[in-house]
Amino acid sequence: MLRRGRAVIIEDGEAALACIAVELASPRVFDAFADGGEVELLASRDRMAALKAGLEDIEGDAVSVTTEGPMTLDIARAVANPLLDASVALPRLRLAEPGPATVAHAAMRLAKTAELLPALLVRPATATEGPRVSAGDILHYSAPETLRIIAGAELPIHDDEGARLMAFAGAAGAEVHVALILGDPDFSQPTLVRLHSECLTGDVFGSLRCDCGPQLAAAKQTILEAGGGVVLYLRQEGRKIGLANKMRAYALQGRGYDTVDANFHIGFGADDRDYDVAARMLRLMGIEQVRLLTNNPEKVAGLRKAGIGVVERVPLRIAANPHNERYLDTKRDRSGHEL
Ligand SMILES: Nc1nc2c(ncn2[C@@H]2O[C@H](COP(=O)(O)OP(=O)(O)OP(=O)(O)O)[C@@H](O)[C@H]2O)c(=O)[nH]1
Ligand SMILES: [Zn+2]
Repeated sequence: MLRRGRAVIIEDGEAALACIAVELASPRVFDAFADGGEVELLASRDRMAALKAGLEDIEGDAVSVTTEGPMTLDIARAVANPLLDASVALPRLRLAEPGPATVAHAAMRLAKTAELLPALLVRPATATEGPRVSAGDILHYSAPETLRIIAGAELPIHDDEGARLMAFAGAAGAEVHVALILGDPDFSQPTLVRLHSECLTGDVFGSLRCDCGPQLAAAKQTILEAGGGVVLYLRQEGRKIGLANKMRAYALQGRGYDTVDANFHIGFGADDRDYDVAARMLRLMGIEQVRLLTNNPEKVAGLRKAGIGVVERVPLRIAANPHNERYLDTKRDRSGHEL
């Protein structure tokens, strides 16, 4: 609903909040939603911190934003979208802990999961409005447990004519993740595994802004040279902020921000991925122990936390190019990658 630009009602006991996504609201939708009354803006904590809005007394991820006068769509858009904020004069914003905190935090989670700009227009719901979704269901929605093997098939590829691909899907509407099985691995032994997060720009178009394309190619080669293993292709585009937000991050990087600060400006954390889905996929395949091809200590920690034995971290080094030098420096200096 949120992604279709329609209102969603989030409820928790007595509290019920109607929400629409700022980035998808047209003036007509905004007017119909406000219906002559006041609306508030719910923004993410990281976004308001990037706007240096003074967050001292506020806890949690969602921040309620009001203005002296009524909230307008233009103000909401300028607060929500870092590509606009320099071009629009913002009025003085007042920030507060959101009223019904649980529904507000659930709303923020929903916007992020939907890979929208994390900014919502909200107002109390009327008694008859729907559809309704419970805050608890949003906050406890956990994709990994619902994940199942959908199908497996042979997928001859350039590197390995005997390769196989397995598809995994969970809750309705959620992404389909895949596992590429290369060579002839023995899953009862520690298996050489690469967790690759989706990167349309790097994987498909050969972008030089990152190292994803060459990393995927090197991972396949390394796995085949070792006799076999698995590449999990995780649908976590842009470290889970989604393709649209990654493109916004690239536009901000053109204005001088690094990868991490660009994410904060859009309203997300530095890296919103977790590896519970990956652990679940491995377990469904019968893999309990891995040798993990990565430079990212968070991947090792994430799999271990989810109960997979990581017996070894195998580095995956790629030569830099002039376009991705800063990206790789940021990985090393701000994200703790062992490059
Ligand atoms: N938000 C954001 N995501 C990016 C940017 N550049 C690349 N990405 C994403 O970063 C992810 C890179 O994933 P991986 O290569 O699997 O992981 P990694 O954290 O680099 O760790 P390694 O295992 O050492 O490669 C992909 O989802 C890319 O789409 C960027 O500038 N901003
Ligand atoms: Zn990439």
